[in-house]
Amino acid sequence: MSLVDGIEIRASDIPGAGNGLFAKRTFESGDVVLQLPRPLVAELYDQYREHSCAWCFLRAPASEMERKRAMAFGSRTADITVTACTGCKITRYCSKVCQRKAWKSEHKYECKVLGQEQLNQPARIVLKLLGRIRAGEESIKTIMDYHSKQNDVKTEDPDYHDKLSQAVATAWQHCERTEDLSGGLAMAMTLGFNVMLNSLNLSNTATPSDQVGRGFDPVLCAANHSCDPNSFFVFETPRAVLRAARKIKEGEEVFISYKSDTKPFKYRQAELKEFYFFDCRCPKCEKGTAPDKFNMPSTELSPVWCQRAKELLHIQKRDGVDLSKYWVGSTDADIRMTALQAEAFEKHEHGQEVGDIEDSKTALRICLESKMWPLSREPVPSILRDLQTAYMSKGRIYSAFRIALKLHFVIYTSRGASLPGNLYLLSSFNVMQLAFGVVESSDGARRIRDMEENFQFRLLPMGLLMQMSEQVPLTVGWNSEMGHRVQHAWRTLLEPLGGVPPEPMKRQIAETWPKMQAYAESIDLLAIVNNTG
Ligand SMILES: C[S@@+](CC[C@H](N)C(=O)[O-])C[C@H]1O[C@@H](n2cnc3c(N)ncnc32)[C@H](O)[C@@H]1O
Repeated sequence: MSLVDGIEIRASDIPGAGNGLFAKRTFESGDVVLQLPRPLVAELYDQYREHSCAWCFLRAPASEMERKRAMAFGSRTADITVTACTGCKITRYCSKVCQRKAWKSEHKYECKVLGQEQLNQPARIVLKLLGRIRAGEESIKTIMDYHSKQNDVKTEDPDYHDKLSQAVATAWQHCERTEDLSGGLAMAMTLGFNVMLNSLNLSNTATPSDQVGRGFDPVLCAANHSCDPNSFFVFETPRAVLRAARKIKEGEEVFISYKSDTKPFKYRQAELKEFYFFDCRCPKCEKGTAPDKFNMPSTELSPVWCQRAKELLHIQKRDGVDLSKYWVGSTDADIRMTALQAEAFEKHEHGQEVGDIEDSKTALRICLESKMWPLSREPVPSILRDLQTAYMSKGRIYSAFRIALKLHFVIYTSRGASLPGNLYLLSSFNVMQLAFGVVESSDGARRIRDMEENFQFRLLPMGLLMQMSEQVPLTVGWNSEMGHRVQHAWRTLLEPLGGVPPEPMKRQIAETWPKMQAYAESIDLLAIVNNTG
């Protein structure tokens, strides 16, 4: 079902940003602002083509272990298998229904070519679009109305410009040409660049790090970016939905976040420039560095850390590190904080790149031992997410669980309404899973006994589940992967109790919740990374 009545496209409130999306009525937090059955263009990334349906994007388990995991979650993907089209033998579908829809809409324009040539994702997108234009699909031409960033890309990232131009040229070379393609190769270039530079990453809400594809829709992608967005985008294979993250008044512009919205000002600016080729002028960025608060003014940095910062600055200058992304201010004290901020981010990012958590631990130590970083200030939350994943994969479930508690009950809770509801839901689910992991771990009984001195650990999964059942309708809806997972957990946990949480249990949960929050506050993150707690 399409739901686009509540919004309109007109000139943005952001100077120089072109058009934007505006609310035609008031939306309350959690309301669906816009819903599309599928974005106008949706294309899998190459590495997902083997196991995913090219139409609905559901991903089949790639191994027996993944299938068992999906079953344990109650995921609808557990029973899915994908079968290759008999024509190209490449593109896969999960059902005849998906295959038929795809054929009619797009696959007939590419099937023959894909059977003979390996085309990359941008080339496949353009080939499909040219076919759809030839078939007279008017809506495709609206892509041409987008402000083209082709020249900006050429100046700022010539390599990317060349790669993209090459992909478009390949698609052009392989497409069947008729007079409907009167704009020639230049028109194909505009199509390709406009889609690639204005599209959104598509990832299922239950597995946000799995970015399965890229989607573009002229209505959805009219939404401009804000570093303090009032809506969030969810992709529910293959529905594309915008939900209000807080109340949006009639006439107000609807913003989403394209990239990080919690990183410091200069960092956000640099990222948006690098990936989307624009200088962000959202209301938060117009305030400059003002919202990037440290725990204390930069002049309060302790003498030990002042010395460390001076040494770092020396090394950074020697190595030609570009500090502009981490800029705090121009006083001596601010420059020292810039050096520390640069080291924390660069160490963490290097750790991500090479898969070494020691770098992330060093980054966390800089932030926490200097006492300057609030836990909610980046890079702390990103570091904690990575450490949690790393500990999970090393089987250090209890450490991962405690980091998850800190993220959920302290960091995310402190963000209040500025945290998109789908992320909070995901975090609730994550804590619940890890709590089960602790129960099953070899030293689980001892750990639980210790925790139960502070709060009733056994009530944690049920309390989270009750919260999630309220959050699902306001974030991803029940007919979604996450919705299915929560329903499954609800059935599993509550069937033995008669299907609903008993009243005395609800009271106990209400009593233990503040104690659990206090426990999460008391978790010593440095002790976890230093293996002393
Ligand atoms: C996906 S499009 C959004 C719709 C676009 N404004 C239009 O007129 O079609 C993304 C482009 O909008 C502009 N834009 C979006 N958010 C912006 C922001 N916060 N500050 C400045 N420009 C922005 C940039 O030109 C960016 O490349």
